Amino acid sequence: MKILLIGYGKMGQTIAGLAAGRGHEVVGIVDHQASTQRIEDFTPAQVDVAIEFTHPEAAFANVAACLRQGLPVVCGSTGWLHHFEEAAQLATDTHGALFYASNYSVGVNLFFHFNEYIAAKMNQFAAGYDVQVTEIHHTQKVDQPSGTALTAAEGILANFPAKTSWRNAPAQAPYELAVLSEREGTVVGTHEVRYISAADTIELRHEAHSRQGFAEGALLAAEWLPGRHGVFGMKELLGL
Ligand SMILES: NC(=O)C1=CN([C@@H]2O[C@H](COP(=O)(O)OP(=O)(O)OC[C@H]3O[C@@H](n4cnc5c(N)ncnc54)[C@H](O)[C@@H]3O)[C@@H](O)[C@H]2O)C=CC1
Ligand SMILES: O=C(O)C1=N[C@H](C(=O)O)C[C@H](O)C1
Repeated sequence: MKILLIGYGKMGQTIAGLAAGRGHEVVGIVDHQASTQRIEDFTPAQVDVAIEFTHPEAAFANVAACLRQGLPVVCGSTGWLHHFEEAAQLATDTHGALFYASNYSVGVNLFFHFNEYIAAKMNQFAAGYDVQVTEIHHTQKVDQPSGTALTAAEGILANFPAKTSWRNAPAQAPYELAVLSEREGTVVGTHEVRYISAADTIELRHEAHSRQGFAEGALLAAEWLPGRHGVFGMKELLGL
């Protein structure tokens, strides 16, 4: 596949490092610090798929530019979902293809699946438990809470009706789900869902050991997307 990389930071470079080994060619790099190339310089004849990992402030414009150029786009940037409906509408209007995941790791997507299952079971059986989400990331991360923590929170809110909203701080009422953020050194990404009662604690935890799992998942999505039209995520890709 011919890949256009948008964003050549920690994730862009990890993806580039894995792409050649899977038989892909990086035909362009768009990064305002690392390159002078622009998305508008590329056509569907030159690019099979664009992969976007940049910044919360940049992601929507990059996704929109890809869709207007007719380039299928796999987006991993977090912190821009207030624009997601607009992006989805543009994908429909341009008959384009947009793939978004707050986390491309297959392990994290299993964690999301188990999180929804546990929340539904806790709702069915377990009175007396409170629940909270914690995410820990490196100190360079600009958005808070992480996209992954937000997806986990949505999975709880949809299946555990005692919680009706989330707060990026300790809960101030029983119906609030605390989503706590910690920033420490070079931590790649750790997410925990913890149910606590007077009797015991139940934890679901994912700890990324490197960025390889994110990059492999983004490449899986990039291999899957070309030829499809619409808006997709890891549930469609993995059949979860
Ligand atoms: N969905 C997932 O699985 C994952 C998502 N992420 C998200 O991906 C994003 C990027 O993460 P990292 O690579 O760690 O960040 P980074 O800061 O290491 O790299 C970002 C790169 O984007 C470039 N950039 C910034 N604005 C740009 C623009 N307007 N156009 C083109 N390039 C631009 C920067 O120059 C930088 O090289 C973040 O939002 C992060 O939360 C990170 C890891 C996994
Ligand atoms: O910024 C990061 O590094 C990460 N961001 C994603 C998120 O916000 O959930 C995914 C991963 O945890 C790493």
